Amino acid sequence: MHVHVNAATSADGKLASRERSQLRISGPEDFDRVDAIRAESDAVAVGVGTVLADDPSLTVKDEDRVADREGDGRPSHPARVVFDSRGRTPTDAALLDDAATTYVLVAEAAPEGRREAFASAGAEVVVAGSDRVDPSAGLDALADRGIDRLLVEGGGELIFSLFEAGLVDELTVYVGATVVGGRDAPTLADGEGFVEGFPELSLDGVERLDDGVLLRWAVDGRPADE
Ligand SMILES: NC(=O)c1ccc[n+]([C@@H]2O[C@H](COP(=O)([O-])OP(=O)(O)OC[C@H]3O[C@@H](n4cnc5c(N)ncnc54)[C@H](OP(=O)(O)O)[C@@H]3O)[C@@H](O)[C@H]2O)c1
Ligand SMILES: Nc1nc(=O)c(N)c(NC[C@H](O)[C@H](O)[C@H](O)COP(=O)(O)O)[nH]1
Repeated sequence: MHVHVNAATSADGKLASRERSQLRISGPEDFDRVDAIRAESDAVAVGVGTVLADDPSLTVKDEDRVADREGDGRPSHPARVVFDSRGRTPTDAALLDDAATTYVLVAEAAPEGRREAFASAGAEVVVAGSDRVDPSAGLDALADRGIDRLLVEGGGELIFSLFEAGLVDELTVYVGATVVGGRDAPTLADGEGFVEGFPELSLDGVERLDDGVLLRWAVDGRPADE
């Protein structure tokens, strides 16, 4: 499976303000670039923190891209994936609508009632890990369901976990022309942080988009064909 992490940060590396509500850092060109990556992906993943903050739908917005997918015999939209150990996703969340398949990755600790609520909402519940969703087991379960290209859109907790587990192949970061600040504001990679064994990246490209900069990185040590 090819795992592509994409996010937008402020010039000082924040994903959002300390209030953790949705902050539009990208401009139209960058959102369109993300839409194109979605259209090429089998699934788009976020952590439950992003669901609670942003209520994203994670669908392809450009109608021509949707038509191209359908013409190729693919589903209109990529599947949606939420990493949600205890089933905190609200049942009226946008990504639980019927626009696309949705996988809710939960841990064994998730209450049975929440699992049933997701199933009633039409989602497929996948158990991976005991107390918290185990990223490797979760991605293996998605691969078993035919997902070969996964786009991860955040947030910082999930992105750190995927780097920690050595699962990221590609990173694109749009750095927007604003400063957010705040020691408690989410950054591109939060979690516990590394003190050694820092993932190493190779710069694949730099591009001006809107009033910001797009950075493309490959993650060293990952086979090119994964
Ligand atoms: N600018 C951007 O590009 C962008 C993109 C996305 C989000 N955001 C912003 O980022 C903020 C949300 O980010 P966040 O870091 O708080 O949330 P997040 O990464 O979206 O979700 C984190 C939550 O996911 C659950 N989770 C399940 N398994 C996990 C695992 N293996 N590793 C890590 N987390 C796991 C955890 O909750 P449980 O323990 O309950 O499972 C964890 O608290 C919001 O402010 C949002 O607006 C910005
Ligand atoms: N590329 C990007 N630039 C941003 O400035 C920003 N705030 C996000 N945030 C990612 C987050 O998951 C958003 O909530 C989804 O981009 C919304 O997706 P929908 O339009 O609901 O499909 N992503």
